[in-house]
Amino acid sequence: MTDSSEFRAGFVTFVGRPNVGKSTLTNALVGEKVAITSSKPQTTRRAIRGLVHREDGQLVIVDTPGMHRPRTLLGERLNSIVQDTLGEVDVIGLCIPANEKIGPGDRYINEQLDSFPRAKKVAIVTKIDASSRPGVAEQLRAVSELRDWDEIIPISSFDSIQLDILATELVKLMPVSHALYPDDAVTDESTESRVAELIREAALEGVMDELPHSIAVTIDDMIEREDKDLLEVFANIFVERDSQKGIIIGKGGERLQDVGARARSEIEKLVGKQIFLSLRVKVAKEWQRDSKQLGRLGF
Ligand SMILES: Nc1nc2c(ncn2[C@@H]2O[C@H](COP(=O)(O)OP(=O)(O)OP(=O)(O)O)[C@@H](O)[C@H]2O)c(=O)[nH]1
Repeated sequence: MTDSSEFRAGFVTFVGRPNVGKSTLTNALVGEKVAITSSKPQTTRRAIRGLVHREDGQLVIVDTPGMHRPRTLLGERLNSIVQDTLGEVDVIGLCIPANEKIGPGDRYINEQLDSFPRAKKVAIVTKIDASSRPGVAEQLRAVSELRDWDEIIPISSFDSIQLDILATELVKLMPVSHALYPDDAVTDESTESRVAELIREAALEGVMDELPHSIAVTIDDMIEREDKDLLEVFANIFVERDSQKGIIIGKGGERLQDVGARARSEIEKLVGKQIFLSLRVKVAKEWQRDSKQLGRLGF
């Protein structure tokens, strides 16, 4: 018998087709921006952990890139991150949006979950704010037919509906354990890599569909100024082709200025002080297919 009053802690990851709301859900549960979100699919590249601290337990959320058939070396590396992650977690939450019919993409991912028998499996029906009550009910029924779930939970990150219930149920599925992280931590990503992700998110905003995969961000230096409360950040935005460089920079540098302003305001929220941000746009030809370059860009 397990005692329900015991503290529980463990790892959960949210999987699902691109754009189903996994990153938004992670941020909503953590209560702080740890995973970048974007209306462009497949913007999540790394296993970023968000932490949820509760009286009854602790959730370590591992945010994975989407599962898709690999077409480039980057695609292959992303898939292997996903495989490694899913093999280690205690709970896998398959996210399926309430406002779209279950399709082959959802079924493909659901079938992949059979390879990870250790993990408990929860279906999370996301974006219920974007559907009607009967629509949500119908989706819950359809989802229940996919497999024998440990839980099926409808939520909305936008309207904060049932997020607390989701966290409670996830904690209940975790093993009895002491806390895995100190209770003031929100993520174990370094500030530097969170800053790089915020810049990448700003650079992705408003670019055309073919560009997202071509953008990578590296940080050369972050310097705390001693004479004032200011953090200087020196970063590079890498693209694959000269033509893409033009798109990022924009006419007369206007777009890059926008990217800088957006990134700066997010980074200021993160570090709680003023930021000086230097952004340089560079071309790394075909970096997605080149293992040396991938290493240099942190993949
Ligand atoms: N209506 C509604 N839209 C949402 C909700 N959560 C996320 N979205 C939107 O759905 C889109 C995708 O959200 P993300 O959180 O980036 O999705 P993701 O599954 O992490 O996407 P990838 O990183 O591409 O795998 C964004 O435009 C969000 O604003 C929600 O609760 N309700």
